[in-house]
Amino acid sequence: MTTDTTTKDTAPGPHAPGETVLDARGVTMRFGGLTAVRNVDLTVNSGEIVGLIGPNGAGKTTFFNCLTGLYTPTEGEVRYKGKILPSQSFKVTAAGVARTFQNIRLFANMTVLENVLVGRHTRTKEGLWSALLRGPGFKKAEKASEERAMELLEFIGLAAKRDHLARNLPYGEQRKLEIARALASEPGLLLLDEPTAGMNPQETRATEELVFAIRDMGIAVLVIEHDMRFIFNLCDRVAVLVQGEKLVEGDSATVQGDERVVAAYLGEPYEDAPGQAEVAEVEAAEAQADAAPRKETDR
Ligand SMILES: Nc1ncnc2c1ncn2[C@@H]1O[C@H](COP(=O)(O)OP(=O)(O)OP(=O)(O)O)[C@@H](O)[C@H]1O
Repeated sequence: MTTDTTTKDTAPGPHAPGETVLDARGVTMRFGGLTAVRNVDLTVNSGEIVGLIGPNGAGKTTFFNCLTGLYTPTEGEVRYKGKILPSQSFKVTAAGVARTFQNIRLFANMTVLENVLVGRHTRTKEGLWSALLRGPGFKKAEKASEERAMELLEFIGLAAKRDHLARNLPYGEQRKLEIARALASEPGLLLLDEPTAGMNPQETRATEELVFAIRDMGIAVLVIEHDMRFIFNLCDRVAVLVQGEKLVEGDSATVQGDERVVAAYLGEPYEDAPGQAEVAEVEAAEAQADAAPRKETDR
């Protein structure tokens, strides 16, 4: 794995350590009568890996979509390095925010290298169509772009497969290629939506190392994941979404020890939660039954 941090062409450039990279305030997203995300604040600072967790349907992907211009939030604003992000996804990428998707979105019939080159189109003057059609403008910029794409493939561990079709890669490598393609836009912030979904434990550990290496390149990371071990090993901070609202935010130990988080995942009530009185009643009845002397026939 190389860790060349060179940024080229029109990349936004590195940022000072500790600077707020992402600042989402009061983000709300409604779909008709359904509020999928409600008044969520979240910051990511440079040098940080931040996790976003929550049960299925909690609003995590919807929140990502609000950050990346796929959705325009019903309320709230999203700033990247102090500037409000535009509401079109290609402009968000150009501003310095890249993402991967829960469902892999590669160009299946293009090679590994071509997929990464397409990811560079926001950083070259030639643009997407020129990249796809390999027009004269693209050819001129091709060499530098290809060098950078190969650096990224080395970094991600797929250089030897540069000419393989994306669709022929094993699943874990397709996920890696998606990350390489996102990195090709030279982001300052990378959003990963379930990067280890479908991976075996070995691939998951390798992805953990990869995300640390990306952070060490100077790219802040916000990651959605259901694998708790992955999240708690990896993240400096974790925010928990439940039914569209941010329930808890803190370091791994704080979040793991918060009974509301356990309750949200396991469906167990916490102190003062609705239903707590009924649960106490059932528990008392069970304790009484246990304490009662058993009849001979029960033995
Ligand atoms: N385009 C949409 N139109 C209507 N409802 C939507 C839309 N997208 C998401 N939702 C709803 O918003 C809620 C949040 O969904 P979302 O996919 O953001 O959750 P999630 O936390 O990412 O879940 P998972 O972990 O299962 O991926 C769900 O009730 C979902 O059905």
